[in-house]
Amino acid sequence: MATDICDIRNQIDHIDDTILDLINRRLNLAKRIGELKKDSGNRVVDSTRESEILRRLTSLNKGPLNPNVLHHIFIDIIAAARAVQASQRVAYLGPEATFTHLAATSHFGYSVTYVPQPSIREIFSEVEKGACDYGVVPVENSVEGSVRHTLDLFFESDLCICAERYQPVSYDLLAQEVRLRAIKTVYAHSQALNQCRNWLNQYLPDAELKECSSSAFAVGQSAREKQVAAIAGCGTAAIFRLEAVASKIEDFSRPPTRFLVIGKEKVRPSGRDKTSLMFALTHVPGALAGALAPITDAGINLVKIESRPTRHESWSHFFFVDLEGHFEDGSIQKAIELIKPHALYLKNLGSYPLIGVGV
Ligand SMILES: O=C(O)C(=O)C[C@]1(C(=O)O)C=C[C@@H](O)C=C1
Repeated sequence: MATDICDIRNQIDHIDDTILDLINRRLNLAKRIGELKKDSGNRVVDSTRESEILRRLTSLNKGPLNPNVLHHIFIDIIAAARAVQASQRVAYLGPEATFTHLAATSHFGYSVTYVPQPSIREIFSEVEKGACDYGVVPVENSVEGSVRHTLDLFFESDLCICAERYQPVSYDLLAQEVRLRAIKTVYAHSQALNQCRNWLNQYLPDAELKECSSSAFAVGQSAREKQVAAIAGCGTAAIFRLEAVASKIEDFSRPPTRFLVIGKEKVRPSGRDKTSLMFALTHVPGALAGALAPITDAGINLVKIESRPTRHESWSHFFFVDLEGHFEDGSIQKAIELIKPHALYLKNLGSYPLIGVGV
């Protein structure tokens, strides 16, 4: 038996050596691409190429590697490749361990510098003034509030959407050690606490529950004391060097929150893309039907529509629509030209690779 394990471990060591060698060879190639990009003035991140890589590998994968794990492994390899090309700064809605932070790390990996911001407006402004290369903002069904604010800010800003990301809203119980019995106190943000009450009643009925202002504070407390646990977003254990004592401890599972990566670059077509438009219409009967008709007539899939009051006197509503396709597609360009006469204002917020929920 022991010899068997020994033998298998030798084989694993050999495979690890090969993986390490291949990763370094891959990084050296990426470095060469980085030099070429620098010479031609191109940006380091090519979201389209990244999504092509991830889609190709996902379709090649025959298991047992879980597709989500595949995604994480290659996001980190690509992130390491970006890091050898240039250092990158990413602004997100802080503090650490928010779902926005998780969305940012699952998109950019761990080889970039993350810069927490106190508000969505400040994320936009950091990227606009060039202090950060990208920003990550919540946009739909957020647990962190004020997502409508994100849509409003696109009106004022020239930034565009470079990518989207769906982040599951799920909680882990984190602590220094994995024995549930040892936990006497649990720190958590009020939202997290409220969403995990049943689980806490069942598994930690005697623990003292302490509400605090952020998950980052909660995990800080846990990192200080062995008998203290913290509730934080699923997957944050690694960020804080704590153990996940239990996973998915929320009472009801909720749909993933959608996040946007914002930046200055226009993203080229990947073959399966989404285009986000924002337009304002006068409040007259049939205005919306007229504006949407070119989309339907062109057979374009309208993925989402949402409206917001404009807060401008003569304009009544902004509409945000997500269309399947890329701005460079003839059908999308034609539809936009036909919408324009109906709109008081129209802005293309960007085209970016379409991502399935949960990837
Ligand atoms: O292909 C490129 O443009 C690269 O820079 C390489 C690479 C990669 O690691 O595969 C790294 C960063 C880009 O965002 C896309 C891909």
